[in-house]
Amino acid sequence: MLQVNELNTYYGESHILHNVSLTVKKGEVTVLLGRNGMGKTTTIHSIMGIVLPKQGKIVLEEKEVQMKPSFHVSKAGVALVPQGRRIFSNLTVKENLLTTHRPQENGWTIEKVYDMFPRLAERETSMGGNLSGGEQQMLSIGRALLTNPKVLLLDEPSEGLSPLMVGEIIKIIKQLKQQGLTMLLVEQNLLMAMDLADQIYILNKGKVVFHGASDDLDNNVKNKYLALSS
Ligand SMILES: Nc1ncnc2c1ncn2[C@@H]1O[C@H](COP(=O)(O)OP(=O)(O)OP(=O)(O)O)[C@@H](O)[C@H]1O
Repeated sequence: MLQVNELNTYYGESHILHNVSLTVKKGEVTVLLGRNGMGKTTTIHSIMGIVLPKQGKIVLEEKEVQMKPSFHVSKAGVALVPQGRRIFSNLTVKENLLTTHRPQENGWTIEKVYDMFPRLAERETSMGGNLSGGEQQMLSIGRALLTNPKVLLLDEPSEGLSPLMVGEIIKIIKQLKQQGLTMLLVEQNLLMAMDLADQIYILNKGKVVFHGASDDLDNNVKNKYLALSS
């Protein structure tokens, strides 16, 4: 579905991503792990066209999408749930949802988003800034779904949420997978990542150092690249 080949991304003179390649298969959840500052967000932003890679190729369903501004990438079928959620705090829940809605036959509608997140329906007229962190995360996911994406990129959706709310987000991602949505998930929460992942990639200093299934993630790899074991 989404093929990333040999990406090299820079911020000014700083070479951040070194030949990063990954494959996101249709209908699967692919997880990108790594410690802080290893290049996960830069990878997602390179795919989304928020930063433009100097070299590399990004192919969505056999069509190249790289070197295009974000709205082209979005139109091609990639949506982002950004780190920190980026809700418009002075717009209502419904207005936030309306900002991205791109109608499509049998696609996502605001009513379908409310069915998936009844809490958003209850808070339809509340300002984005008055929502809890969990509600904002639901709104951010709902807003991305309304673009009717082929691939959904999620950048640390569990960040700053209570364990109960992390459980809710896990359920939502599983539900979306059941509906056939393809996802690339950046996570620091290893248990969540292992629960959801069909495939895992680990980034270390801007390089892919591991690719495999959750079961292949042994303590040696965890200690070396994630400074964790479980
Ligand atoms: N706009 C920027 N300008 C310069 N350097 C940046 C910029 N954004 C990120 N960096 C640097 O690029 C490197 C990779 O950052 P990135 O945010 O991609 O890492 P990450 O793995 O997503 O980390 P985190 O989990 O903290 O979000 C870091 O060294 C960071 O300091």
